[in-house]
Amino acid sequence: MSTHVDFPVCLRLQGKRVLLVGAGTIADERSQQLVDAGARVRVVAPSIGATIRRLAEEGRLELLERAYVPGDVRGHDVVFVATDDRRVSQTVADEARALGIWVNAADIPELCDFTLPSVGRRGPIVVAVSTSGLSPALARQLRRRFLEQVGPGHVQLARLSGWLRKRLPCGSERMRLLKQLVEGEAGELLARGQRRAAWAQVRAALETFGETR
Ligand SMILES: C[C@@]1(CC(=O)O)C2=NC(=C\c3[nH]c(c(CCC(=O)O)c3CC(=O)O)Cc3[nH]c(c(CC(=O)O)c3CCC(=O)O)/C=C3\N/C(=C\2)[C@@H](CCC(=O)O)[C@]3(C)CC(=O)O)/[C@H]1CCC(=O)O
Ligand SMILES: NC(=O)c1ccc[n+]([C@@H]2O[C@H](COP(=O)([O-])OP(=O)(O)OC[C@H]3O[C@@H](n4cnc5c(N)ncnc54)[C@H](O)[C@@H]3O)[C@@H](O)[C@H]2O)c1
Repeated sequence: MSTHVDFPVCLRLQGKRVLLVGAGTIADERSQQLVDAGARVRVVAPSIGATIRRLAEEGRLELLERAYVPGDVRGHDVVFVATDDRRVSQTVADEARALGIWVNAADIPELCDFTLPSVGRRGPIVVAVSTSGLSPALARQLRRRFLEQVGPGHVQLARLSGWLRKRLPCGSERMRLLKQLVEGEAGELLARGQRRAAWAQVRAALETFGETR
């Protein structure tokens, strides 16, 4: 029984060059997520799914409507391959690795430098579950269950915290205030939908901010 665990990260893909090889069901889903993350996406495939077609028409990704040719991986930061031909996936992964480019091959763990967790999103909050390759179906089921725990109050709390961290000088007092925001009464009030009362708490905390510095 393997004891390995996959190491989770959240990639900042804004402006990064991403190659997607294949444009079927799986690649179609990936394309929207990659574009949403701000990546500069290029897709190479002879047969094109509806989402990729639309994104290409909107000018949000570049589409090369042909089979993969050697050298296509060049110049990219990350490569995703999701074709129905194992030999193509193997070629793409070999070429990417030879150039030191990280690759994910859908459903082929031995060709992956990184695997993809099951992901759900509410605003800026991302829930991701990995089973280190043991049970993608379980990852999906748990992700759905965990996402149900994330309510509109959590999204407001995350946004409010982001707003405050931009405006307040960093340091121990800001840290204390932001921790208190989540763990204290304001967080609970937001979770219950009592926005006015929550804001009153935040305003009171802000009035005393800076006094102990
Ligand atoms: C989470 C998700 C993310 C995504 O792809 O976006 C994802 N697979 C999903 C679904 C799914 N995939 C499979 C089933 C059938 C039931 C089952 O097998 O459980 C279902 C469930 C379904 O379809 O309902 C079959 C399957 N998958 C892999 C193999 C190969 C092998 O095991 O050897 C086989 C057997 C192929 C065969 O038998 O031929 C391998 C991988 N699949 C991974 C990710 C990586 C590990 C993730 C982890 O650590 O948990 C990894 C290692 C590589 C990678 O692809 O990155 C996505 C859920 C999206 C969502 O949330 O909706
Ligand atoms: N991880 C997951 O969740 C998951 C789930 C289902 C399937 N899969 C796997 O992902 C892979 C893709 O599945 P799918 O449903 O998207 O397949 P699909 O049949 O819908 O699409 C295949 C795509 O590969 C492209 N393609 C074929 N030959 C190519 C070449 N030489 N160069 C470039 N593109 C080429 C086709 O044009 C098409 O766009 C399969 O191996 C499947 O087993 C993964």
